[in-house]
Amino acid sequence: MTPLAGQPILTAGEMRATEAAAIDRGATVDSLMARAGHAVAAVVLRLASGSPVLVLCGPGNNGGDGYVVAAALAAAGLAVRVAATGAPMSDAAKNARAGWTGPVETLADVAPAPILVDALFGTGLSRALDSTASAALGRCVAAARLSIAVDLPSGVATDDGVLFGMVPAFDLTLTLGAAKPSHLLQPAASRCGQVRILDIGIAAESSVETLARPGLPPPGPQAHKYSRGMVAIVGGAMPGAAALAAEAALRSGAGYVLLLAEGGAQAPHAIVRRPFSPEALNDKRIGALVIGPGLGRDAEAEARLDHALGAPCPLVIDGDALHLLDDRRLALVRDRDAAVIMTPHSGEFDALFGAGTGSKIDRARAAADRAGATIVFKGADTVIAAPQGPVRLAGAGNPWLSTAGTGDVLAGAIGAVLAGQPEAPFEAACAGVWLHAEAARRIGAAFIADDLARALTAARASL
Ligand SMILES: NC(=O)C1=CN([C@@H]2O[C@H](COP(=O)(O)OP(=O)(O)OC[C@H]3O[C@@H](n4cnc5c(N)ncnc54)[C@H](OP(=O)(O)O)[C@@H]3O)[C@@H](O)[C@H]2O)[C@@H](O)CC1
Ligand SMILES: [K+]
Repeated sequence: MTPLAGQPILTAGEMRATEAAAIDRGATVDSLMARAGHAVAAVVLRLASGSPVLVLCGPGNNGGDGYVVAAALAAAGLAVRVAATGAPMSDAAKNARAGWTGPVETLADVAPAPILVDALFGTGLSRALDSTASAALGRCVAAARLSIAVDLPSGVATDDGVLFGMVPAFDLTLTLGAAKPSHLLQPAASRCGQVRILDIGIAAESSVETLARPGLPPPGPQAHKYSRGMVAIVGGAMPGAAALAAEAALRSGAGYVLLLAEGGAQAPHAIVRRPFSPEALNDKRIGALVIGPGLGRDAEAEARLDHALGAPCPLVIDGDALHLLDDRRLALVRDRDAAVIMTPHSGEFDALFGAGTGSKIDRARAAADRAGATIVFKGADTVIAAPQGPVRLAGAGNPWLSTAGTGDVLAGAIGAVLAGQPEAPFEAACAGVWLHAEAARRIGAAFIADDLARALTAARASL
């Protein structure tokens, strides 16, 4: 069982292509299904601790996996029952069904069991479950002590996080061969519970991966404050937000943080504060400039943004600065020599790039291509995309992050990493997102943005 971090994410079509390639190399659907079913059964056997198991089987190969699971668990001595939507449709599922010698119940009034294995539908689901299957699944999941989905919870689309209808929340999803987008994209991800990848002997590869722990080294023996990266934060109408970004940058490992803002709080004292001046942006030691947190949207904010867009250093554009990015300024972003990272939440994203089509992954990719910038499309399922490049999915964020100022903290964290590696903005964005999530994980619950900024010290120290 492999956890999700740092693993490739494949769509249903990509899984089918990978399966076809494995078959070209000599595998069969039956052999892949046997491997998948036995891998699932091994986990279920361990977790069931002898409790009775109910396996729900659908008409396709997900159902086929279910019959293999049931037969393997019965052979291992567990009390297993099977209920199905009807007869299996695919050849491999028919063969797997033939390997199950027990009775097959109908779904309509199936009695629940302490352990529920959902093998109704996987990557082949194309529409909502019918009411009988949906009701049976909901009832059996609710009554189970432990509910396990094979590949995907039945009722979620594979590629875009969409729910076709009511889908119960599972405790565990055992995905076969590779993670799928809906294991990380909302709302589907919220139905998966823990997600673990089972090896079925296929080589899954993708430019879309789950976010991994970054490889940020500690400062070397020759390090000094400028070599670690100097971050300048451009403040504006709301100095507290820029101060949060500045503190976050400092605690994420920046060697020097310059807050170009008027007024606001004075701590931490390690932040250097000066009133904004356009000349300050020409300091060649600045490794990254962060603009947007607390900038405001007035004429002065627009002027500061234009100065920032004209500055020679890499940029993190967040908050109010995103709001001020009209077509002319987006063209300036695209034409910049130095890197740009943009961090929109969904409202800012829609305003900038339109509602668009496709999954959050597709939309982030298209936006990155259009802006010529790394896009951090924030939310409960943050997606990071580089222009014509890779994509990383951060997975479920800590819901307590839904409080004012946490976005400012993220912008500062990303700025800190970018200042240390201005030639690798995508990796910097990924590392900033990871640090932010790790800080939230460490403090757990009921925190405010100031606590989150402080917790970045421990998150950074953990690397
Ligand atoms: N990739 C791999 O390497 C491996 C994949 N494996 C497994 O295969 C799974 C994918 O199998 P799959 O393609 O047969 O799809 P699956 O999800 O079982 O369902 C399709 C069937 O359901 C039907 N159907 C669709 N929606 C429906 C609805 N709402 N209500 C009713 N019917 C509906 C649809 O027919 P349709 O009516 O759409 O023509 C079709 O008959 C995958 O998730 C994994 O578990 C492993 O076995 C081995 C290695
Ligand atoms: K399933």
